[in-house]
Amino acid sequence: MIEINNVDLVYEDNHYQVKALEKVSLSVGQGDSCAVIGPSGCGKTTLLFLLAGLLRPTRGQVMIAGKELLGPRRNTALILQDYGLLPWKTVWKNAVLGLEIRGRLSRTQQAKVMTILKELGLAEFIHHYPAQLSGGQRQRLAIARALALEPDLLLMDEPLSALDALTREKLQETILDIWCRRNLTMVLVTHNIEEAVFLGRKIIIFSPRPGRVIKVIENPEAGNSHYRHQVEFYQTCSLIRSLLKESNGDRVPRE
Ligand SMILES: Nc1ncnc2c1ncn2[C@@H]1O[C@H](COP(=O)(O)OP(=O)(O)OP(=O)(O)O)[C@@H](O)[C@H]1O
Repeated sequence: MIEINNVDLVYEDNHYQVKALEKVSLSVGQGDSCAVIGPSGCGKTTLLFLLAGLLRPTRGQVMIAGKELLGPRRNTALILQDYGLLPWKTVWKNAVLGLEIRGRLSRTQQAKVMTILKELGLAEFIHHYPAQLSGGQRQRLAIARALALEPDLLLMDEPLSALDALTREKLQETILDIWCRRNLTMVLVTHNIEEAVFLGRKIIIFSPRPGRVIKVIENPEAGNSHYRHQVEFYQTCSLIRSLLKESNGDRVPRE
């Protein structure tokens, strides 16, 4: 589904040049999930923007579904850190916004959106405004709006970072459930090691800027809702913690 080949991304104008990504290559299969983790400023959001077609690589190539990506594609949904909800629109209007923009809000589509809102526990709030929702509900609304577009690729930038620990765990389970049932390909950027291990079948670890892939961890148990309580879960978290510390130049005690 996703192939990134030897990509560099340099931000530049007349006054500055910032190399955000260097020689990044990775692949994510159709229907798979991938978590990207790395220190602040290492280029994780930049990578999502490349996958969304909002940025073009300075060097190298991004392929999605077998084609080189030259701009945004219809079947990719992107959820940003601040959720991107419009405060003056109700929950319903926010949920159908993408469909309205595309002129695709038929009765069938409306019924589908209602089903998604029900699944995400938002059906009784459709006349509320974002300010009247909790952080977790706002996040679920952002997910509902993305799913309304029936994407085959879901990109999420730190989707749960603003939430308390328990709400965060619940929503991780919701995301897992959505991913399992919809055959979506999912790429999630996070700072949180446990979240990466719970949600990413593949975990990509980035170096400090310019972001390079320092390790790809295959994590086949992700997707199992009991994984959090298994020994392998803690072992994988501990491995990632060591790799992040090492790449940051910290000394890691050998076990
Ligand atoms: N539009 C831009 N112009 C210039 N530099 C930019 C631009 N956007 C990002 N950068 C720089 O590129 C680097 C990577 O930024 P990016 O936002 O991708 O990192 P990140 O890993 O997502 O960070 P964080 O984890 O803090 O959200 C940073 O040094 C940032 O300052």
